[in-house]
Amino acid sequence: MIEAKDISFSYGEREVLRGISLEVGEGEFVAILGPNGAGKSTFLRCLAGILKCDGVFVKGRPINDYPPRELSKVLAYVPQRVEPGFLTVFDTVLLGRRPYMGLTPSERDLKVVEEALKRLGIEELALKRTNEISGGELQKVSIARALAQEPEVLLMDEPTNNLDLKSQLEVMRLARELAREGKAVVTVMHDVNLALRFAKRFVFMKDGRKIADGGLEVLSEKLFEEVYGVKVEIGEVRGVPVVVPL
Ligand SMILES: Nc1ncnc2c1ncn2[C@@H]1O[C@H](COP(=O)(O)OP(=O)(O)OP(=O)(O)O)[C@@H](O)[C@H]1O
Repeated sequence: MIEAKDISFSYGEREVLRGISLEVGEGEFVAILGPNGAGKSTFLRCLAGILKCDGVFVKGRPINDYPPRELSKVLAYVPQRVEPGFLTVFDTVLLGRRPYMGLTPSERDLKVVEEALKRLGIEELALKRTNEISGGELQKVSIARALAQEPEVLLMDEPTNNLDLKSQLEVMRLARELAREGKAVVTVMHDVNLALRFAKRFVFMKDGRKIADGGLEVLSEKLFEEVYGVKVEIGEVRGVPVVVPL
């Protein structure tokens, strides 16, 4: 569904991605993990086509060949931070329908927006302005807007940031459900344990490189020490691995 073939990226002179390849298929839920500054967000922005680099393909076609409107129907990106504005929550989510809309929204556009609000549990906020809601609520609005695009590829940068424990679980369950429905879901995560519980595949990055990529079998105390420079113990609770920094 989405593929990066040996991509590199520099901000000016500074190379922050060094030859990363990744292929994410339909129905996969991938978490990208790694320390601050590893290049995770940069990589995600390259996958989203926001940062231009050669070697990213969406459904087999170079991302840079897609007209923006067409790309928005296939791929949605949820940034780490969104700025609140004067639009209502409903209208903000409706912006996700822009690639499909003429001058006015159709019945279907409105229905998709309602459905997205419902999936994020924020229907009752619909008429509030986004500068009148909490940071966590705004995060959910941003995810709902991405869902309204009805994308096949969903890229989310730290989607559980700002969220309380219950909302974190809801968002991760939703991400898992979306993958089960066939979307390719890629999230950058800091919360390793949350990632281990919900994602199915883990990509560890450090210094702009991919260090490991695979299912739970790639996890080891050695890997965490190599990637994060921290000694950890990996235990298990209810069959789910739990990483405890020592
Ligand atoms: N717009 C920019 N201009 C110049 N350098 C940047 C820019 N954005 C990020 N960088 C640098 O690129 C490197 C990778 O940053 P990136 O945000 O991709 O890392 P990250 O793994 O997502 O980090 P974090 O976990 O802290 O969000 C960092 O050293 C950062 O300082």
